[in-house]
Amino acid sequence: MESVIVAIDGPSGTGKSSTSKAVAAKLGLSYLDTGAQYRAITWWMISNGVDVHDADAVANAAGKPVIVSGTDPARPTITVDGADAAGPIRTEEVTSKVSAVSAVPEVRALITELQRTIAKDAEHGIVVEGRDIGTTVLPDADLKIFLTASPEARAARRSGELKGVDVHATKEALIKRDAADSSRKTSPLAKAGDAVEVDTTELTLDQVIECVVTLVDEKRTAAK
Ligand SMILES: Nc1ncnc2c1ncn2[C@@H]1O[C@H](COP(=O)(O)OP(=O)(O)OP(=O)(O)O)[C@@H](O)[C@H]1O
Ligand SMILES: Nc1ccn([C@H]2C[C@H](O)[C@@H](COP(=O)(O)O)O2)c(=O)n1
Repeated sequence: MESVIVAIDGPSGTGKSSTSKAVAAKLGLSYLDTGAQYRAITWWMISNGVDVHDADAVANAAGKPVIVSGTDPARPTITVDGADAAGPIRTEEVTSKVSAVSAVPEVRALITELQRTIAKDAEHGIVVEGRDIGTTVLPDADLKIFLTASPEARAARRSGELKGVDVHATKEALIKRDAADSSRKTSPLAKAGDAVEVDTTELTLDQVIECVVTLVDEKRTAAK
């Protein structure tokens, strides 16, 4: 198997981005953070005065922003209409509104198309992380991983990132966002039937990375 496509899905804070970036870097693959794309379109909606809870308004505006993702795992980038969006997409306001925008079918159709094009163009293969990669975006991926972790572990990890943030409030926010992402009608957060589930609660990040690299190696060996 020359080129390899790896799909990594799972709830918020399970380690998808950290794992995907490291695995891609180790194996010389491209890397795509699809959550960043949904955050980018949400940021554009907010910046342009679109009511994110008005699904028709969001659907009508969905085709306007030009979102470009850079796929080097050492330096992933995201721009909206040519402007660097890496900082603005991580604000609390965007985080609290992204589930509403990403539930709109017209938004998902456009972003899914963009993701498939990026994956197709990745010369050596790609690690794509998100919520519906194994189920909807790349159902023929060579390897599908579904990361999980307890809400307590995920909240502790996030609170460690954002100094001074209350762990209980962080846990409640994670649970609320996962519930919204899992219950939407169009391609909800879900484990693909053929995905390998990895519970990261008791694992270090290095152990998770090693586990995924081993699974990719096994796939490549089996394909020879
Ligand atoms: N196995 C692990 N053990 C300890 N900390 C971890 C582990 N995996 C990830 N982390 C840390 O947890 C935090 C969240 O990880 P990351 O951003 O990779 O999760 P995510 O699943 O991509 O989250 P989101 O979906 O919200 O973007 C980061 O600070 C990361 O360093
Ligand atoms: N494939 C995806 C990726 C992300 N989303 C939505 C749902 C998430 O809450 C949000 C932000 O993702 P994160 O940056 O936390 O990974 O984007 C989705 O619907 N589908």
